[in-house]
Amino acid sequence: MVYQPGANNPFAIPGKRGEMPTFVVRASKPQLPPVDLILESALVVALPMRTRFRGITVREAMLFRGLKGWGEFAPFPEYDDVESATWLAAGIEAAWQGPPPAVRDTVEVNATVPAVPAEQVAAVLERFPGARTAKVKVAEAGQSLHDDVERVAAVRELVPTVRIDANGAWDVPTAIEAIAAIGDVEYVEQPCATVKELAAVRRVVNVPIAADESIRRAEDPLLVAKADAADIAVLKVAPLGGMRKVLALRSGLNMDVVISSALDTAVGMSAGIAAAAALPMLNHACGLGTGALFERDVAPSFIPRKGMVTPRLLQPDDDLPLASPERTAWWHERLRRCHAILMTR
Ligand SMILES: O=C(O)CCC(=O)c1ccccc1C(=O)O
Ligand SMILES: [Mg+2]
Repeated sequence: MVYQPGANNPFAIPGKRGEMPTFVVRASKPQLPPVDLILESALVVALPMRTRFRGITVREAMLFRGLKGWGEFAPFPEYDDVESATWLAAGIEAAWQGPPPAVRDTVEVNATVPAVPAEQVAAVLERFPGARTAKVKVAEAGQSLHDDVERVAAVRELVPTVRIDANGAWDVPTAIEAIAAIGDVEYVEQPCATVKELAAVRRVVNVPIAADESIRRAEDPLLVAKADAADIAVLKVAPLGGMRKVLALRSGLNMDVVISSALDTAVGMSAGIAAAAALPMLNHACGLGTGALFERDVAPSFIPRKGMVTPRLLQPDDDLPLASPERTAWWHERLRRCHAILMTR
């Protein structure tokens, strides 16, 4: 297409007065900055984790700067390009549109406890000062129900409200047995993999069920609501394509919502916190404290005060832990492929 600066492209660079420069670019979309412009400011970081989480010991992320601030592109390495393109849309929204209007100036966050041995629970919780709610990972491959019971018991001694997340690992009978053994919790996040199984567990147990993967990785994110399969929706900005997407989805779901991170760096976290701050109703602590799981973050992490964080835009540090040239090239290529997919959406 012929590119006319200023015509209807917000990324247009004005030419000299009286001059009418036209040049050919790949078909562009009004809300999509050209890929080379994104890559111009792009950095790839590799953040070491304090504790292995979701099998991850080093979290890689690409950061780039737009007109409104920084955005993050950090789909997990095993995700395909179609799924990853949605994460890119979220990063572009943050960098070029900025956050939606906030309705509150603090957001309560939960502590996130990886599947560590019970003896390590106190040390993990120390990184979440003032948290009144903790989310505990359960059903980790290679561990037993006994490990989960012990870990949750150790957390209960230190934090009043406890929720658990099985990441879809249980079948229906195992979920029912495990929930009975673990005892009273605020809710169980994604006890089983499918919406049908969530609904089956929900009919039997009397603790609330939260859906995470069944929303963020589903063909139809509203199916959970239609199937009456959950009480609470866990919504993540990056996998769902942005802050505004999360707000729109919330209206369609008609359930209580928890905003949670996807192990975001401080840049992605800033978007998660902004989305949480923009929600009309927020009745639960949000999973936006995972910056504490990094040995270091790309900017000062959102450290909770009295369990609360405050939304802010941020600037990454100067001396970031950068990924190797090979990994950086890999992320550049991945961003190019995902950008091409967004062009067709
Ligand atoms: O919700 C939280 O407390 C933290 C976020 C979290 O658990 C998470 C982080 C990265 C990937 C998946 C998950 C998850 O909720 O399953
Ligand atoms: Mg989860």
